[in-house]
Amino acid sequence: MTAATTPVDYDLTELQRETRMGAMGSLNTTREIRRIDLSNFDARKVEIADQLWEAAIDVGFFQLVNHGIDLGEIRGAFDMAERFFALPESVKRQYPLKKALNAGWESRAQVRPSTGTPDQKESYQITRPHMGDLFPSDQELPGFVEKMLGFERQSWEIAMRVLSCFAYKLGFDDAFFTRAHDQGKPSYQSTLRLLHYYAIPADVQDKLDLWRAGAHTDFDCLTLLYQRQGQGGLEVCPGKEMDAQEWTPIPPDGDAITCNIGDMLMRWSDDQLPSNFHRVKNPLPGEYMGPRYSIAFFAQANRDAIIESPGKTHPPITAGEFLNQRVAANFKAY
Ligand SMILES: O=C(O)CCC(=O)C(=O)O
Ligand SMILES: [Fe+2]
Repeated sequence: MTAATTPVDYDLTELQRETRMGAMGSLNTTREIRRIDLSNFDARKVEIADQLWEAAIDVGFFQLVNHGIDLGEIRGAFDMAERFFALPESVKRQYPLKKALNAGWESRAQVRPSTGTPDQKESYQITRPHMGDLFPSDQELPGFVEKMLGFERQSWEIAMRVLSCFAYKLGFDDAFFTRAHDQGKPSYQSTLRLLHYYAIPADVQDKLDLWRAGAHTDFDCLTLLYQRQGQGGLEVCPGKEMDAQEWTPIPPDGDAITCNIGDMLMRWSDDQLPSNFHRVKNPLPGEYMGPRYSIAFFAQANRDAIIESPGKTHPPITAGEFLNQRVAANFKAY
């Protein structure tokens, strides 16, 4: 576990950017969140790659439709996630987050550099090689492990398709990122994250100064985000417009998978593909105050993959070391 002892280096440019993004800002509803149709992928790959690239360099967030994951599968994963979070706290506490390994359960432990306050959520991370005894037992939650590992695999497949398009556009061979996210290796560190943002209690609905998720960029290459209809709050601010701090909502659509580029791919692409700020705001008075559930798949290159861009914009760094630095700056001791 050498990576876990790497000294923390707060000079990462990604972190410096993040500390400036905690303000409320204003609303901009004119940006287009493009929808990319993945149907007939093999035959349409070049066209799809062009569309993904355009959407990624413009707003940085886009949505995948006809992605091939059955909607029933997605609903099933959400049902399981809700059942997990409904377990008594004493059960969930048996599976505490191992933060250097992105595995396990935490509640209100993630403090974003942008806000300095804990996100109002609980989350459960699944990172294949590190689950050990971190899965709930079959008595506590029948079928959970099988369902979630199956969903993780399906998400990985979609992520690898999208990344093969970016590899093609960047001049790498098509399987470049698939090799860097190899599920068969112990250095695999892509993560499926189940998220539950707490319902807002009636007595605090008029003083909502905390964030469900403070403004941040993701640490990975690519994020797939599943949202539930009616449970909004996600907002994005494109990096090139950071100073204006104008935020655009991405309303949930059960049919679509929302995607964004993360910091690893930004580095790997010599900053051509922007990793954009996003956040989850609390509901405003009069809006739905119930819980919000979402599921994210973070395609994070294997620990031993070296992030080295063709143009040498950033010094080379292993994906393991990169992730450790970001995690260390994000979680209070656990
Ligand atoms: O729950 C969401 O909509 C966003 C989650 C997110 O941005 C994250 O966990 O990195
Ligand atoms: Fe995120």
